[in-house]
Amino acid sequence: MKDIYLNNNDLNDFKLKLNEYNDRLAHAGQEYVEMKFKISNGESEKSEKLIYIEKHRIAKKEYNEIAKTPIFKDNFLRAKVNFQKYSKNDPKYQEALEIYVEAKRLLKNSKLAIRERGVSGELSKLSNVALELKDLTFSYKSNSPIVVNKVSVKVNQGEYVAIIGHNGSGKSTLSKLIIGVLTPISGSMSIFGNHVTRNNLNIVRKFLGIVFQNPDNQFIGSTVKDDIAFGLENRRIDPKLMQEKIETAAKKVRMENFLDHEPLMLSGGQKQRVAIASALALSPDIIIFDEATSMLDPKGKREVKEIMVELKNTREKTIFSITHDMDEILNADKVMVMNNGKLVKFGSPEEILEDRNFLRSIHLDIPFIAQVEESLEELGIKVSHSDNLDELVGKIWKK
Ligand SMILES: Nc1ncnc2c1ncn2[C@@H]1O[C@H](COP(=O)(O)OP(=O)(O)OP(=O)(O)O)[C@@H](O)[C@H]1O
Repeated sequence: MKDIYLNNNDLNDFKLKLNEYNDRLAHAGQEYVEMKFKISNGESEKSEKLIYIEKHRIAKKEYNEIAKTPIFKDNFLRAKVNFQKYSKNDPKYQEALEIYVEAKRLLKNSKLAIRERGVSGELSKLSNVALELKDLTFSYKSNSPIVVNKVSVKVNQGEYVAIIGHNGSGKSTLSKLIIGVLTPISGSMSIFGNHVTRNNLNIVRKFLGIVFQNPDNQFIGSTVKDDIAFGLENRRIDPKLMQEKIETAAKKVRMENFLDHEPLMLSGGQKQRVAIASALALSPDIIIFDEATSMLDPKGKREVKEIMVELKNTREKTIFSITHDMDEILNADKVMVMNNGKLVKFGSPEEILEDRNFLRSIHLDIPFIAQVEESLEELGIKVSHSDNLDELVGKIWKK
């Protein structure tokens, strides 16, 4: 019976449509303002104004038609009538109740989406697959080489994925495609089951956060607090909720005592932790670390890696870490190996490290621990794969 009622898919479609038509309306408004400006400067004829007024009128009418759709109200009324048919003892009562509660939730959320004009609404997760790429392909210019070549991969919610590959193999380009800074020339991408298009990018993007390589290029605020607040303000988060969100995010990276400090006075590791807090404050489900530790000193690297492992252990976030630090792959659930724009291997660290000669053939180092394991094996001492040095030493002691 549930099939005949609306569900999260319909709500997502509605939000995306609202968002698309709101963008068109905003665009028409912008064009109208630009035209008025040109007319006042004598660059356009007054009569042209009418064309833009008409365009704006049509865009507004189309937006209102979408926003006024009665489908969620009708769905709710149907579910209500159906629910009222059953008494508590009826075997169909429970299912009808669930449908009624769900229809009420969908109606409430559809109203909220209209109020926010589809822009600040969140999409529902339609699947446990955090990211699915199908044949994603990209080149920087139409006649320049393909730098991301038919990449297909499926990553589940809560996984920690290390992306490795030699310089120029396409790792950063891939991350820019995922966050929507670049547009693929072919292939497709879904985030939690939501197919990403040019039109819905700004709403799907809310699932994503990114931390870049250079800690100095990521600051906008004059204090740590202002900096974390910046993204929240951009999302028009209720100011009453802001302080709590800032403190929670700062605590997660152990920077809660630095909220009034000037970001530029912090160490590299601390700056990166603030950048992580700024990303976390927006509650993204997926975080991309784009070589986030590569510019830090050993202490800073250690601090940031600790936070990344802590985040992994909560399993609340899906994490992608683009890295040159081969030791980091031992912390990952899965490893993507890029070579010349292609995803040449995808698997657990153990699977990836099985074929060491292959890794060497594409100019990748073997993690230090794996090198020690390899040398021990040559001496006839076989130890199973270890995630860190302490674990390895423990195993050697037992031999
Ligand atoms: N803005 C750009 N315009 C043109 N080509 C680019 C641009 N950025 C990167 N490339 C090219 O795209 C290819 C992939 O680069 P990308 O930065 O994605 O690789 P990467 O694996 O992240 O490298 P690195 O480890 O050095 O950061 C390279 O050949 C690079 O020269």
